[in-house]
Amino acid sequence: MPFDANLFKDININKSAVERRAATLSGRRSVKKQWQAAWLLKALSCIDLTTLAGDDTKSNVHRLCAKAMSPVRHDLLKAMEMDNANITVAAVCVYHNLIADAVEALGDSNIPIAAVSTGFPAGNIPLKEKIKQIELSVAAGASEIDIVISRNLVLESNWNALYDEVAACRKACGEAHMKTILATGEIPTYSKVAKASWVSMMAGSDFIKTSTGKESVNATIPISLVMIRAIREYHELTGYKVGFKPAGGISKAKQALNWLILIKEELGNEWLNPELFRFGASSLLGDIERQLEHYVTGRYSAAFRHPMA
Ligand SMILES: O=C[C@H](O)COP(=O)(O)O
Repeated sequence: MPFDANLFKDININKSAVERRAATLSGRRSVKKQWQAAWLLKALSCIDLTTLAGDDTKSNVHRLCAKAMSPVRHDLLKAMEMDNANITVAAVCVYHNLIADAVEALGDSNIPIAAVSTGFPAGNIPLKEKIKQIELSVAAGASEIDIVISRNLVLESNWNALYDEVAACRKACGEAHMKTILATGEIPTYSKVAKASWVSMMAGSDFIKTSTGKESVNATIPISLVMIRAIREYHELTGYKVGFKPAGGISKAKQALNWLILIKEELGNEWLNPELFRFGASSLLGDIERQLEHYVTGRYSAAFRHPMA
């Protein structure tokens, strides 16, 4: 939609109300036994299985992709009568240079490849180069592009320029889905997070995403609540459903359940699927598999028995 500052300029977020609501959310539902196993499988199907390390190689991306295609041990799935459910993660997320390796490893699995782009993680490169990076990643086989916004535009409340930047990235993505990373750990107030969410949605983001995983504070429940309320209001106003991706520091099954509760309470079941909800996570899958093993066998195994790849 066209830029319209009137839709968000008066937003003021009540910090203590957000934090109170966030603190009580996880207590609103108690998810145990087979329901917990089902929720964990749901969480798993929403993971963007990620590796964004300086020492990424072809072989670790190949192992990651093998895990993406077969995320839970067959004996565990069989015990849960889910062995024919074709459960996979939602996507594999890598740096541009590893896209070709992921394309090769994922073959005809239909698992999308997400590439981080636009000068990830800091985003401090000229717009022209950001556009080029997106185009190269799409040409290399990424069907999802995770862009980072220029935080200075948010800090300076330069909303028009932020809109133009995100809209230009949206155009460069073409058919590829675009997830816009706000890097909320570098945005000082909830109100600015809400405004940046609005501008990113107006400019055509398919998803808004909390963090790169590289900021000192990454995904939190209060920040997620602020972004999710913006998604809800944007949907009420326009009828358009924008997805949400918390990312960074989500490594435990229990945390994943809290985010699913948040989505269910605030956006409803419609958002609880990979079309509209993703976890950006490099090590969450291992803990989910470990909890599923506990559900099936009654025993906890050591974390090293569930390597990411
Ligand atoms: O977008 C995904 C994040 O970079 C992953 O962060 P993580 O390694 O803390 O799970």
